[in-house]
Amino acid sequence: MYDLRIKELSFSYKNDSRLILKDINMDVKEGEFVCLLGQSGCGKSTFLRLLAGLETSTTGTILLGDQPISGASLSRGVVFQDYGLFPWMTAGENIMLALKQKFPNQDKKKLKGLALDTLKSVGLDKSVYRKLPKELSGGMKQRCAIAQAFIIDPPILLMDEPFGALDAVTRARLQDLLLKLWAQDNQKKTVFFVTHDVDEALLLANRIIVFGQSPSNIIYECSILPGSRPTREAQFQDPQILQLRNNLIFQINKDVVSHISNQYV
Ligand SMILES: Nc1ncnc2c1ncn2[C@@H]1O[C@H](COP(=O)(O)OP(=O)(O)OP(=O)(O)O)[C@@H](O)[C@H]1O
Repeated sequence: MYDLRIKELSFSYKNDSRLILKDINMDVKEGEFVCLLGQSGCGKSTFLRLLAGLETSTTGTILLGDQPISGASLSRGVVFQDYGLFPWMTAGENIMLALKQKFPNQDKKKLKGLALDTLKSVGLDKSVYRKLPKELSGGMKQRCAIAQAFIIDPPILLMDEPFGALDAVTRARLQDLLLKLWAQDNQKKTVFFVTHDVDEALLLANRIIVFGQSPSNIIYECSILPGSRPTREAQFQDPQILQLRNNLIFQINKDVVSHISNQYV
């Protein structure tokens, strides 16, 4: 089971006594698509790093099933805004690296076939296999990073503003691709997706969580039932979604205002 239980999680970086996250409690069921919103610097990436096992909680626990998370694991794939591809390796070599980790005893030819199939599944031509990341556009690099994450097939996918640097059209395409890949899986992955964009969160999430700041805690949370998820076309016409959008913007704005006024007292 890949249910996640986060209990009384607090965190400070070792070189800094400031508390970044304070008393976070969250239960996430296997297969949920959770979007995390919050002001810059409130600790969203830090939270993902804790889920990835790249940092250890100062107090509190993160349980995956009934096991505490300790260290990185193939059960948790990570996609960052900067694509996470090694620049000195071709796109294909980057994907092969992930594949070799997942299938250490598998024949290289078979793995290459799998890598090419995966490139195709994210809409990339096989010629991309031999290209270096610097020869690819931002959208192509992000497709490779998504391919890399999905090929390992982790039950939990952690995505930190993966589409933040892309233009609107490429971003929309990749949002659709991500939803398609997520939905095609019988055993849906649990996704944690950090974004600054309320509309992106509304389009992708089953559940949206807003982090406040200094130290960060959950200040607002809402669910979007599977049948109520907006389509891209109807997103700005559905009264329920517009109401939710308003609430989210209101909560984020309230947090900004309280933070600004605290700075000047
Ligand atoms: N390695 C580190 N050591 C010390 N402090 C850090 C470290 N990494 C991040 N921080 C601090 O932790 C706080 C939260 O940073 P984090 O990157 O998690 O926020 P964020 O919400 O993801 O921000 P953004 O939306 O701008 O990416 C910030 O004050 C940041 O300066």
